[in-house]
Amino acid sequence: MDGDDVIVLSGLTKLYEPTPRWMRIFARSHLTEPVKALDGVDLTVRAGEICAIVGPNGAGKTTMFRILVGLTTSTGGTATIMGLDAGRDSEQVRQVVGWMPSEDRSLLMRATSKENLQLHGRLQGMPRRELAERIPYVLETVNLTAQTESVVAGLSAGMRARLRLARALLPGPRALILDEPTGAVDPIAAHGLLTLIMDLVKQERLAVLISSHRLEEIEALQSHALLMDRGRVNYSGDLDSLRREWDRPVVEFVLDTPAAAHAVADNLAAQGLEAHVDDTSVRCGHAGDEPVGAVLARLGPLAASIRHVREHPMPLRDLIARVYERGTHA
Ligand SMILES: Nc1ncnc2c1ncn2[C@@H]1O[C@H](COP(=O)(O)OP(=O)(O)OP(=O)(O)O)[C@@H](O)[C@H]1O
Repeated sequence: MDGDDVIVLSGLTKLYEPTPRWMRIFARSHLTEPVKALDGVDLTVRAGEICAIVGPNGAGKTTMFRILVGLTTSTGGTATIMGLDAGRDSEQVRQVVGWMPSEDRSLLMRATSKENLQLHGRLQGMPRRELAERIPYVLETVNLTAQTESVVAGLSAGMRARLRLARALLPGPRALILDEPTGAVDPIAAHGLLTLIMDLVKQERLAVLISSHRLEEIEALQSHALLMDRGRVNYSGDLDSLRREWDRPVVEFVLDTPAAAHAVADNLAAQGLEAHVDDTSVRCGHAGDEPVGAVLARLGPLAASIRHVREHPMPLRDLIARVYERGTHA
């Protein structure tokens, strides 16, 4: 283990066992088959690093987070934070990790921001004096000083998200675990929240695990990415490497008339290339394997009618879909 390694998962596995028969009448939802929510996940997040966990519903993101914050235990492998075992040393782990759950349900709506932080701090066993010092500090960090005495029910979704972040920062953590932090927040407030998180990572060298269904946010974070599906890791690495390996830029040809665009598209299609016409432009996918010049050469005399050529990187959504497609086939 490197001195800078903060969160380390090694072969992390979680099997939810079927509900025993006798209990099924009492359990509102019960399992009849075992479910492997995590299947041998390896991951290291270092100080000052953000790792985005991406995956469809049921990929295992929340289970991983719940293991790390001691809300459930693993059935195989290990999960450590600052060298502390998330299961065995859960008391100490709570002092070094800040957890931001995905919903507001954990906030007391009729209490003020300050009262919410006081209650949470006391439940975490923080001494009163330390709490009295930390609360103004964390509220200032998330720009909520003016809302210290405001009742939570009257705060906007963005402010509530920042209050949940303040709560996660209360123990002065080395690692932050953020489960869909921008879920119910509008895009402008979400951008503000992510900027705040990125600043914190830089200033305090926090190690951050974050899950989000908004791929444009993950791209903005410039983070390490872990793509998961049904408990397994499909890709682990930075987004630039993901692009280098999987990007197939789309080439756009702009012509003078729709008729000319159709002529170019028909020609490309006849050569087995995907081509879509939109008014006077033609988008040609899967041309990234060969240089644009080679595609132009294929068009022969038709190339003379092209006004502009633009290259568009693949949207992250499509890039990730390619990785999942490969995972499914594998
Ligand atoms: N307490 C539980 N008991 C039984 N099975 C569970 C439990 N919690 C989760 N699972 C199952 O484990 C798998 C992983 O679920 P998990 O909630 O970790 O995924 P997720 O990636 O967070 O999904 P989402 O994006 O929907 O929150 C799913 O098949 C889910 O049904």
